[in-house]
Amino acid sequence: MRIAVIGPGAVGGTLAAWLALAHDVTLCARTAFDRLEVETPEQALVASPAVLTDPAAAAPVDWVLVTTKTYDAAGAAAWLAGLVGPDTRVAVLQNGVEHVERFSPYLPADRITPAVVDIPAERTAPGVIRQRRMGWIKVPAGQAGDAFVALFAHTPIEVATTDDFTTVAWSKLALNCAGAVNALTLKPAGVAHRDDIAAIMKDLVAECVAVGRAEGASLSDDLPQQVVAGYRAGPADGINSLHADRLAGRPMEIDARNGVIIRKGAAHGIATPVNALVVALLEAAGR
Ligand SMILES: NC(=O)C1=CN([C@@H]2O[C@H](COP(=O)(O)OP(=O)(O)OC[C@H]3O[C@@H](n4cnc5c(N)ncnc54)[C@H](OP(=O)(O)O)[C@@H]3O)[C@@H](O)[C@H]2O)C=CC1
Ligand SMILES: CC(C)(CO)C(=O)C(=O)O
Repeated sequence: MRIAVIGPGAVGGTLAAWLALAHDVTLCARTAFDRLEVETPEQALVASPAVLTDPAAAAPVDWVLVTTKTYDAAGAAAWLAGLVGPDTRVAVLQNGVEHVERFSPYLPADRITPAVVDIPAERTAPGVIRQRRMGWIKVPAGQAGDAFVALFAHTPIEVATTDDFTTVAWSKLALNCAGAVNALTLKPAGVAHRDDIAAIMKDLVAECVAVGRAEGASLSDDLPQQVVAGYRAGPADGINSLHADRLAGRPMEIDARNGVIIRKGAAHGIATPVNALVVALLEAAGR
């Protein structure tokens, strides 16, 4: 298969290195680099796929994987005119719950495959990435979902379809909304071992659960406890991607990961004061 990855950063670079073992991969990058070096939990992957930096040089492929940050959607979309032919499918692999809405201005919604990714990865330089855990990706059940899963058949990454994408996406958002605390405190995952920080994380997640349920997700009552337990069980030095953005002085996905809980909460008449507090603090800190 011919696959183009728009945004070969931590997630995109990791997936591109795995996909390049079996497919013809092109990287659509903002910052040029020569080769991908990904330290995975199983092996070191080195690949030298074609790297384009000019959307005018893009040609149609079978699959486009969009792995930019949510706030770079407009820049990512500039690649689509060249990459998308009549049979091209486009997967959006980003955090949050608004994958399809975000790219609907640029593509018919039925061409978009939203994907929830749980693959912790950190980029130390352009093309140089550490994949912390093999992780998983989930896409909605259906023809496009099956075709997406097949792309990864040769990899150890758990890629599967789900009949309840809404629940999968909101469950992942529950994990991500708590990660705002790491970006605020500039402390890696281990800060969740503090009971006062764990309590804030649980409050963030509890609001996410209330709004997610109103949006149709099936979320268990103990999700806040599960999220904190997950942070505590993982590597204490893990840096989530929101935290990585703040450390690097980049914009942050605050709106896609916490702001969305406030916005959708307001639409359902659900109060989300803890997420509002965190969004205000991070927005102020990030400027
Ligand atoms: N990192 C993680 O562990 C995880 C991240 N996610 C989610 O995955 C998504 C991607 O995150 P992550 O991989 O961390 O992000 P990164 O910041 O590591 O990578 C994003 C990449 O997009 C590139 N980019 C930005 N604009 C353009 C453009 N116009 N054209 C081409 N490339 C562009 C950036 O280029 P440049 O090199 O110039 O910055 C960068 O390489 C996010 O939604 C995140 O929340 C989900 C699960 C885990
Ligand atoms: C929670 C985590 C680390 C795992 O996939 C993530 O989604 C991120 O860093 O954005």
